Amino acid sequence: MRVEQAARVTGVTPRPPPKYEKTEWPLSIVFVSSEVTPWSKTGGLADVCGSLPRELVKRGHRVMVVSPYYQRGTKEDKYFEGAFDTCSNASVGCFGAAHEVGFMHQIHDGVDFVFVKHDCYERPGGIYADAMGNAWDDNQFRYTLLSHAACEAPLKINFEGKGTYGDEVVFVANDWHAGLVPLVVASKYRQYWNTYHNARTITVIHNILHQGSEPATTFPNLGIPDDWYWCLEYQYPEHMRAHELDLGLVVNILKGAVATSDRVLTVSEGYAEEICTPLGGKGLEGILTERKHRLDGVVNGIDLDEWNPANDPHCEFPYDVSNLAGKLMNKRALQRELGFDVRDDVPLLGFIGRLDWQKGPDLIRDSIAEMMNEDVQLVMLGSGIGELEGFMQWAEATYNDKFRGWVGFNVPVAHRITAGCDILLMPSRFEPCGLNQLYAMRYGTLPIAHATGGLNDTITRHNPFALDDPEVAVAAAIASDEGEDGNREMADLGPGTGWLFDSMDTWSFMYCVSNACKLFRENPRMWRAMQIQAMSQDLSWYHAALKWEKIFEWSKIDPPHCEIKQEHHHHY
Ligand SMILES: Nc1ncnc2c1ncn2[C@@H]1O[C@H](COP(=O)(O)OP(=O)(O)O[C@H]2O[C@H](CO)[C@@H](O)[C@H](O)[C@H]2O)[C@@H](O)[C@H]1O
Repeated sequence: MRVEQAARVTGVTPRPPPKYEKTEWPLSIVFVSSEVTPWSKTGGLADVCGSLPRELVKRGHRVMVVSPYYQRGTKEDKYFEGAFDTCSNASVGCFGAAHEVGFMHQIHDGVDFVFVKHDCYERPGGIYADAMGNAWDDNQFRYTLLSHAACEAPLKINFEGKGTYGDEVVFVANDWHAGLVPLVVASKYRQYWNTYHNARTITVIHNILHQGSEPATTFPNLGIPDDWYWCLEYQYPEHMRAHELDLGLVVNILKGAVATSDRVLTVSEGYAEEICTPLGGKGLEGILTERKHRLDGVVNGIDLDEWNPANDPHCEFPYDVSNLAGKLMNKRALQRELGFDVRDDVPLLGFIGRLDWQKGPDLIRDSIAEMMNEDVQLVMLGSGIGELEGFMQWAEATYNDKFRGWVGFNVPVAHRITAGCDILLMPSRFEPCGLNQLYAMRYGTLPIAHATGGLNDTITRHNPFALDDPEVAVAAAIASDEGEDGNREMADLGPGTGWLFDSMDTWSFMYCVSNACKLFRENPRMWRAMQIQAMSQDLSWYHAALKWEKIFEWSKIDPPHCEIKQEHHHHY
């Protein structure tokens, strides 16, 4: 459809999309993650671990995803019903005992989803916290167990007809929950068990705020040989310590992962730079800078089947870039659902995300009076910090004709907001990649975002001068999407795909909001051109998967980062 659209606007037929080719170097890859869509999800990590592995399988790799077998008394439990017991199990040595775990298995689009079964994952409540939002006090145990179990999976599980994955795999350890994987591989398997010498480990940072830090006295729990303690040791700066005698010493699992894995990857190029700075590194900037020559950033793709305006089971009216009539119908349906006036001429703004410091909903709160002065409608979906949930309820009561606050986590509503809104707000303080702005652009919903990390990398600023000849601009925008990797310079000639504000203050934010609303009201032609540019981008996993593949290949070419005995090894 993109190709036809481009042909209609430009009068030339662009090159067809690249032909799918398989890799010449198929690898065995093991993703380890605390959450995976659709079985368990609190955020973008789950989406990435649910969709990227499928793309890698299409490229010809053998891919396993290891995650817990959660039973939480929720609707998601039923997804696990399709998993069968592999009858393999493993004994994990940590927390002063040997713990038996089982492995359940389910194949989806050729990906082996493996679920680690243990009592600690089966309890009512959230994935990381109880129903009140208090983190489970045994999370260190739960994810230590996951990481150790994941190291056993490729050796132990004999997949019917295909055998085990064996010991030459590439491990992809996502966030702190899987952060012990590189440590266990380096400190135990390679050192004492003479295996995984040809395996490689890659630490992927989706969220650097959570590092898995616990008091240093918990080190013996982790099942890591004593002489590797220094990899995990981290000392909080003085101002972050509790009292005079507090040395601020902790074991920091994410730090250990960065120190010992063969490569480090994060989810946009911009963010890879940011985490090497004091502002972005959240205390890990030192070790990340030391490893900068092995640190890369690759922007996430999205699951084009799950987020497809032309076929979205959660939305009533399908549409695509060649005909946006359905989008307007979805907007009206959303206005009706929310109890707003059904008006085409009012810009409908949306926010979807966790209500926490990272996502910046407090900037919306601080700007609310000013925003409500405009002729707009705003819907916010999210849960998190109680104070911000309270704000949403307050704003709904105060600005009842213009504001709706939907407290909760609700995937169908997220789809309807993405499809029905004109504008998506993403005032994130930091954003490693961000998926919602990608979903929004695919749905012709233009993002207003803080110019940070992946938001800065994926949103093209509105260019008012494209107005001189929007059709040429759109043609340029569409052409920019052809070829290997798009062409940012060409894209910059287009009308843009959204608005970016450079500093986290009401003035900068509202400047974009007002401009966007003005454009929406006064220049539908330009708006449409922006929608075309946004919707014409190739946001699939295809290009991202090629880049991940390169990282895997480089890791295989280099010798392991931690191979030799630690006494001889460089200390961090
Ligand atoms: N209340 C709600 N109801 C329904 N759905 C909701 C919801 N709140 C959030 N979601 C969904 O959760 C996901 C959030 O993904 P993001 O990538 O935007 O942020 P997150 O911080 O979780 O991910 C981290 O990891 C990802 C993946 O690498 C990075 O893109 C990102 O920058 C990083 O912070 C989206 O699919 C969104 O629709």
